[in-house]
Amino acid sequence: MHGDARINVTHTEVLSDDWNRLEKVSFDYTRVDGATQSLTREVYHVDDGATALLYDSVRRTVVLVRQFRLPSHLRGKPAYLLEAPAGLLDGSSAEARIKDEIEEEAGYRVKSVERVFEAVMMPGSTGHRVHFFVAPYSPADKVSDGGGLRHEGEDIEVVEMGFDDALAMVNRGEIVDAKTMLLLQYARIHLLPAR
Ligand SMILES: Nc1nc2c(ncn2[C@@H]2O[C@H](COP(=O)(O)OP(=O)(O)O[C@H]3O[C@H](CO)[C@@H](O)[C@H](O)[C@@H]3O)[C@@H](O)[C@H]2O)c(=O)[nH]1
Ligand SMILES: [Mg+2]
Repeated sequence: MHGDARINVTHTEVLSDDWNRLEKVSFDYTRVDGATQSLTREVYHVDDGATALLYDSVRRTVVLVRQFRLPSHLRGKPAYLLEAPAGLLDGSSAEARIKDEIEEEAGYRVKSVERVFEAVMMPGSTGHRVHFFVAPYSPADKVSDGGGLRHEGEDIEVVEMGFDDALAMVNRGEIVDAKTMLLLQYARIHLLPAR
């Protein structure tokens, strides 16, 4: 927090400044017992983002998107991840951005989105915050194939599936993206309870 008397930033080194900025920050930290420690931490400055779960409470379906994720590939993990549509804000409001992402990635033009919560995803490494939404949809809202922006390298498969099937994929470890897991569990509690 800026203005926190226990924190005194002494030096900031920019390690990389390309797509995002990676900094090495040195700071003096006053512990709860009053002692001071000099620490350094790397911080990755990533634009905030927005994500939404498209759900149809009549047919009990959701719409997810599957896309290649290089970091998972480099870890030798499954890399074609099934996720809720999401995007970086890039100067827009979260509401406007997520409506556009839903259309670009999933091909649905939804009438409304409901904000449900905000979360930091890797608090030790980045302050990147994700704004979470849920959005009712029906087949009539489909306006295109979706698929993302080819000129930005996006190659997105739209996957409509039963809500219970999506939760079963979470339980089997086949859906591992945290934002998607949070949204599916939110939906189980608040939107589509077990019957
Ligand atoms: N040139 C270049 N382009 C990049 C780079 N990293 C990402 N991009 C481009 O930036 C766009 C990112 O796509 P979005 O739909 O805006 O975001 P996302 O990757 O789906 O999701 C992001 O936000 C989510 C919610 O905050 C996050 O959950 C997710 O991890 C990611 O940061 C894509 O067109 C991608 O090609 C890079 O290093 N270089
Ligand atoms: Mg995206």
